[in-house]
Amino acid sequence: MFRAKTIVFSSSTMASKLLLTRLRTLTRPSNPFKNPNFEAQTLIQIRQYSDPIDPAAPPTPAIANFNRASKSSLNETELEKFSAIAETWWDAEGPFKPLHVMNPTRLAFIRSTLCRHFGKDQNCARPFEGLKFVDVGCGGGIISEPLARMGASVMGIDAVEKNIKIAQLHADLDPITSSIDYRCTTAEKLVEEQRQFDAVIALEVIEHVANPSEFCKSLSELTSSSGATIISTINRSMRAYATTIIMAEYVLNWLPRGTHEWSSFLTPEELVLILQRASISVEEMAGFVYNPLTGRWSLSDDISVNFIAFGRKTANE
Ligand SMILES: C[S@@+](CC[C@H](N)C(=O)[O-])C[C@H]1O[C@@H](n2cnc3c(N)ncnc32)[C@H](O)[C@@H]1O
Ligand SMILES: [Mg+2]
Repeated sequence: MFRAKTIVFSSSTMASKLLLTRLRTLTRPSNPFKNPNFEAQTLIQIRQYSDPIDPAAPPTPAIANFNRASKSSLNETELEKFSAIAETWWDAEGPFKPLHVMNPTRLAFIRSTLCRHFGKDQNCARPFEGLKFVDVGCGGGIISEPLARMGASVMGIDAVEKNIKIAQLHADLDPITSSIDYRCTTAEKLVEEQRQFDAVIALEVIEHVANPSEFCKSLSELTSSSGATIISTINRSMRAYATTIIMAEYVLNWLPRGTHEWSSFLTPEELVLILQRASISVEEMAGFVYNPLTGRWSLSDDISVNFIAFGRKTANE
């Protein structure tokens, strides 16, 4: 059985914690775990930082960098990129191929963490029956649909109207997925409507929003008091620059050039801190690693490029 590796942030100052984490990220081997039967157990359990964050304290430089002026999550330049390729969402060989290929791995993490959080049987066909999920930045619905098949009552939202139309058309092909409630809106608008969900899921979205800190606050407000939040994104590391931009956009042409801005990526420690300030405590984190020989993705403790975090709402929200 796969054994989880644990990163413990225990040193007294925030700076040394970040440095320690960065050193570990840089020196981590690409994928030390080869177990194909990996069951998406906890890979990295991030213990709570020993010193609680004072909400009145000035933000650390890393966080300040992401408190961009806008309260809206909308970044028009980013949205135009997605609008231009909206018709290709369900083309498994098109620009969203990496997300399609990653899907089983992403779902393994979601299924495992949420089943444990909600005390559901992982082996059951519809473990999420009775739970309300929102898929924020759902695109064409490639995560919303499997979540609905696993029994969740799903709302899928996206800021791009064309994405929502494609998602709805595709979902209508199957009576189970046709129950998904797709809307062209934003997380902050749902907050204004005082909506709450058992699970709030935003995969590969935070690197495209105008203000990640405000976005996380909205995700937190959408999460019910006993709920969970799941976010996946790309680490702002040199490896991510080499693989997700140089290789994926310029060498392999997997993604249209300009899809990602390296400076918009967040490191795992930044994401943890932003979420902590938004009253979400990150408890599990895993990396996704790509094996070019098999063309498959798997879960790993290597969070140096693609990673996913599971957090629970903390009591003070
Ligand atoms: C890389 S795609 C990810 C799609 C989907 N979550 C997945 O992983 O399969 C990012 C999506 O986020 C949407 N998006 C970007 N900014 C958004 C915002 N502020 N609010 C809602 N959706 C947004 C884009 O339109 C796009 O569909
Ligand atoms: Mg992206």
